[in-house]
Amino acid sequence: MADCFSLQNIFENFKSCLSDNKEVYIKYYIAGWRELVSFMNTLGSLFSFISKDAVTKIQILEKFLTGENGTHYTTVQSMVKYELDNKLVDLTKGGNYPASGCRTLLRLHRALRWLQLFLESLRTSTENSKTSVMCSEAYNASLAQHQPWLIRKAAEMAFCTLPGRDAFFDVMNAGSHQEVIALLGEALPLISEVYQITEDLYAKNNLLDLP
Ligand SMILES: CCCCCCCC/C=C\CCCCCCCC(=O)N[C@@H](COP(=O)(O)O)[C@H](O)/C=C/CCCCCCCCCCCCC
Repeated sequence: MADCFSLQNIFENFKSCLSDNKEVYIKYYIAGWRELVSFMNTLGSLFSFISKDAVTKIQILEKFLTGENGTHYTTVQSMVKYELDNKLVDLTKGGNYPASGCRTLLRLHRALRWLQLFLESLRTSTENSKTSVMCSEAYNASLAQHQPWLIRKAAEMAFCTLPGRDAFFDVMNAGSHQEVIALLGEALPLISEVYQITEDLYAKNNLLDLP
């Protein structure tokens, strides 16, 4: 799997995510996540609980996208409108729609914030920087606040086993370390834009705390 992975592919998917009028295409959003998961699958069994959860969420969204109401799931904007108009989102726990598209995408959206922080940290890191520390700091500033103690501890244990900075740069398949840093500089504004558009949409519709 590591041979197929490339930072360029992630970059291309997040680039394709944005329509001319700045809507976010779910098809490319989940393709970007699939690419990231294929990378995470090379990191060893301690990461498999994370990758399984990400795959479950990707599959839920894929099912909506290819289902009979698939046209409503073309963009994050159309999904939010469709699910809210048709009362398909549980705004509190214990409702009829525990795995709505809005709720499922919110989990990946929070993880995208982690990715944004982690990649920015990698981009500006120095030779002595530790990936485990960068990963952990990005996690604590994003996903950790939404996850219970046990998951946080398991995640922290997994982070300790991450390969070093050089190995990370190599596996990105994007050339020399300087070239990887340059590509990260191009990719990050796109990832940030996708993140911010989704964040604003969810905030406007009071969806940021979906159970
Ligand atoms: C250029 C490439 C370099 C970076 C490559 C990074 C590859 C990362 C790939 C995937 C990231 C993981 C996405 C995780 C989604 C988590 C969604 C979530 O928050 N789920 C929780 C809540 O769901 P519900 O219970 O409400 O349905 C769920 O409880 C979580 C379970 C699993 C633990 C999640 C820990 C997240 C850690 C994220 C850091 C990944 C570290 C990868 C290291 C490179």
